[in-house]
Amino acid sequence: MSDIASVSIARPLNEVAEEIGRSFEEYGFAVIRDHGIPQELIDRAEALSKQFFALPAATKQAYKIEGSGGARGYTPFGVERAKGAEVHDLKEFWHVGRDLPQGHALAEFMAPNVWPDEVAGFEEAFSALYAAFEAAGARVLEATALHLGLPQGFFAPTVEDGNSVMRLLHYPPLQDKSAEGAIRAAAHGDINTITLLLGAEEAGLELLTRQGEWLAIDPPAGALVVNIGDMLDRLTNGRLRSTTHRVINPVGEAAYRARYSMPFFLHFRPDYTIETLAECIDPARPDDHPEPISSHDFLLQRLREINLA
Ligand SMILES: O=C(O)CCC(=O)C(=O)O
Ligand SMILES: [Fe+2]
Repeated sequence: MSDIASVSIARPLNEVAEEIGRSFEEYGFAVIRDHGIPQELIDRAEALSKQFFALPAATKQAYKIEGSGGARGYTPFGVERAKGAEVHDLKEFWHVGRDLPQGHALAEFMAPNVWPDEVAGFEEAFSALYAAFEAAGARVLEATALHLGLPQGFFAPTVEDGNSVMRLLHYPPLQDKSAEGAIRAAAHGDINTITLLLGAEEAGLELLTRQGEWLAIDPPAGALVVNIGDMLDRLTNGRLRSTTHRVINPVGEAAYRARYSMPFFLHFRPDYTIETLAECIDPARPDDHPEPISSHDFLLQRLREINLA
């Protein structure tokens, strides 16, 4: 690969924060190993995701929730379109969000989850995976805070009860050779704070470097690929980069395999105000976004741009 960092976060964070942070500054991406999400849970979740997407189209369609922006349940092929893209992505997906107790102050921002009756163990596995992603994300954010010169716990209250969403993705295998190298997910930046991705060891994920070249991301099995989203890019005044990325149909044999991946879009809490960090403003980097914006308003702006709200 390149010099995208590949770091074990089982190590003391003060020893790894620089390497992770530098990779976020240069590439907007880092590979994170020893992240604490049990491999058994990852394997189980992947098997359940395959079971769900193998259901008949009409069965899956029953879990599409009209008017919800796809925030929960099923989104079929042909809906999501990257900002500015002409065609739809070649993917279907399922979203799991945060289940808040009834009457919670942030309940208006987070609809209850739905679960497919047809797949036994789905709710249990994906509830556990959501929690495990969240814990791994918290540790990555601790390292990020140290890198930025902030207290290690800086981000904890900013993401508490955040509107984080786990996406189970299915890109079907190609039908014929003409589509080798075609786009599964068009070039885009993620909207949220950070994204933690499982399943990227199946080829196809690429990031756009500062030099304008597509670089394949090729993590070891079971590792997390973590990238910076637009919200953290904005908070850090572009010091941590939200990098354009895409998923292409690989060329050769891999193109005829389906891709199943699972990104966890970790979000700030909806009422967190994104206001440029003083630590990220200096004469060489004047404040690009002097207008603070709530995390929820920022999300709505972006969802409209990708056809999901
Ligand atoms: O499928 C993947 O590996 C990445 C998907 C992605 O970038 C996204 O859903 O935002
Ligand atoms: Fe993405």
